[in-house]
Amino acid sequence: MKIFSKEQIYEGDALTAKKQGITSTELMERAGTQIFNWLHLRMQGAQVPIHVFCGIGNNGGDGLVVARHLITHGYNVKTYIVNYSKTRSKDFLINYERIKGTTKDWPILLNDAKELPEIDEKDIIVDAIFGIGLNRPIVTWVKQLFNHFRATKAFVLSIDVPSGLETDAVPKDEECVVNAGYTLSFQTPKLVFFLPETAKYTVQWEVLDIGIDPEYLFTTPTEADLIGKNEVLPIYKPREKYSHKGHFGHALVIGGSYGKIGAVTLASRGVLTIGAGKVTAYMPKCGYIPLQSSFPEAMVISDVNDEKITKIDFNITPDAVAFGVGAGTDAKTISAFEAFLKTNTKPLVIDADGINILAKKKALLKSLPENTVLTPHPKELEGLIGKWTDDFDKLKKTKALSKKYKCIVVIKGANTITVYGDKLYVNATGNPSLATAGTGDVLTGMITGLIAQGYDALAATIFGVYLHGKSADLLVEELGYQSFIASHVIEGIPLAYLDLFKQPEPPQVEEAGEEEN
Ligand SMILES: NC(=O)C1=CN([C@@H]2O[C@H](COP(=O)(O)OP(=O)(O)OC[C@H]3O[C@@H](n4cnc5c(N)ncnc54)[C@H](O)[C@@H]3O)[C@@H](O)[C@H]2O)[C@H](O)CC1
Ligand SMILES: [K+]
Repeated sequence: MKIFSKEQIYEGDALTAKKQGITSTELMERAGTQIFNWLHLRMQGAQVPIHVFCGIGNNGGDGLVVARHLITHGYNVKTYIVNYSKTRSKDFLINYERIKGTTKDWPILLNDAKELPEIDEKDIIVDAIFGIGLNRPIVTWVKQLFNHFRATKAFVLSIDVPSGLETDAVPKDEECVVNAGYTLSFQTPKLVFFLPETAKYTVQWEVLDIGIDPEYLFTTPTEADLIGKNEVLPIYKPREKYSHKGHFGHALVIGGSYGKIGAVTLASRGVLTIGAGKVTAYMPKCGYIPLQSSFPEAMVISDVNDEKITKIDFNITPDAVAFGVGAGTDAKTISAFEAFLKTNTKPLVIDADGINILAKKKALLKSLPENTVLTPHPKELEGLIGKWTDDFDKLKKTKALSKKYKCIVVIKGANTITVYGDKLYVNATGNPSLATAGTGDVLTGMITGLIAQGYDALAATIFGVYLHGKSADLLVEELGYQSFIASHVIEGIPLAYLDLFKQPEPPQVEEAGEEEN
């Protein structure tokens, strides 16, 4: 699913009205009616008090449409105008007149914090104060109103975005943003729903289709894409009946040091379970017996040194190479990696200490083959790009790194984002169970295993990150968040693959003429 910017959303709105021959007021009616339908389906006429807070722009206009439909359907509604500016939008004004013509209970005008309305914990707040048009700091009394919402503990349903949240910036003051329980967002999720510093403003979100011109949606390229099943299905390469292990490539995993052999084992298991034909682990001698006995499917080449990698020397021809898991940053390991980079021509995936080494010796970045995949967690990323001021600055700096060295950077986190040049691929799978030791090593193996099988590096990264998260999503239902460990990600890979082709369950339809006895 594409993630459109606010400029693109405005452009799409205008184009839709023109192409479909409708007014912006009609588009607003469509948008507001969708929100009403969503609420009506869930509330079924329940008389829980609903407080609809409307701004004076088009987000407020949407709120007025919702309030009007709620009133005409007999709900227990109170409508407020949060009168933060004199400049009211045309469609706001049209809907203001419409609601006044519908009920004697006219909207209550709020002008400052003295008039904070009474709201019970069991009531519902509909937040239609600011949408994507927010472009400057909000006034103090509106902030006090937002604090009042929090204090009531009532459920907040935000329209389009939690009010106070800009679509392209991190809020300077947390109290100036509404905390939504649920956000119903028009046509596209917003990038801020996925960034660590801004995702917290809504517990859940959902996209409502308001019929924006399909051609515009299809043909307009976006800076960011949300990667779900529909996006990865075209990437998947089906297997030929007469294929053999030689068709699926040979991956080499270089890493490990005394006490950190498990990282290489996990990565190697990731390589084979994702479908590569063969895997060889290159590691210090101390890893030889543990790896051979715990994972017989892997082959091992040992370094001359017992405890760390000191010389990367092998006589195989891998199709993809992973470097770094558990490797440490000893001076000899750094020299070995440096020497390896001078002659290596194979696709590379670099993780963990491999990234720490690149951070120490930035000149090495120039020796990486084109489309090398880097999979840093936030601290490792900081080593590469320096400190960032906020999540948007982090994305900007990561894009610059990706462009300068023509590499693919996977920013690991709750919503892992793959950065390639100016493009962002936001992964939709995964959950907090993945916040446990070793899951990153498995991911490295999965991406490397996909490249070895013939997926190009970007496709392998996007697909690998998706399957990694999906595996956890499927298994966490049985295992729970706390007991999930990195090996479980590997166990869930088959389920994640099978899930790609699961048909959605057909709706249960009662046979005509069948009667209960
Ligand atoms: N396709 C769609 O997504 C549709 C969206 N709709 C809704 O329209 C809003 C955007 O409306 P807009 O009028 O542009 O902006 P807002 O209502 O978000 O902003 C209000 C208004 O106030 C001014 N302003 C901005 N910041 C401040 C501030 N801090 N203090 C005071 N005033 C401020 C600004 O100039 C705006 O004019 C979108 O989110 C949807 O909810 C359409 O209804 C249908 C199609
Ligand atoms: K809002």
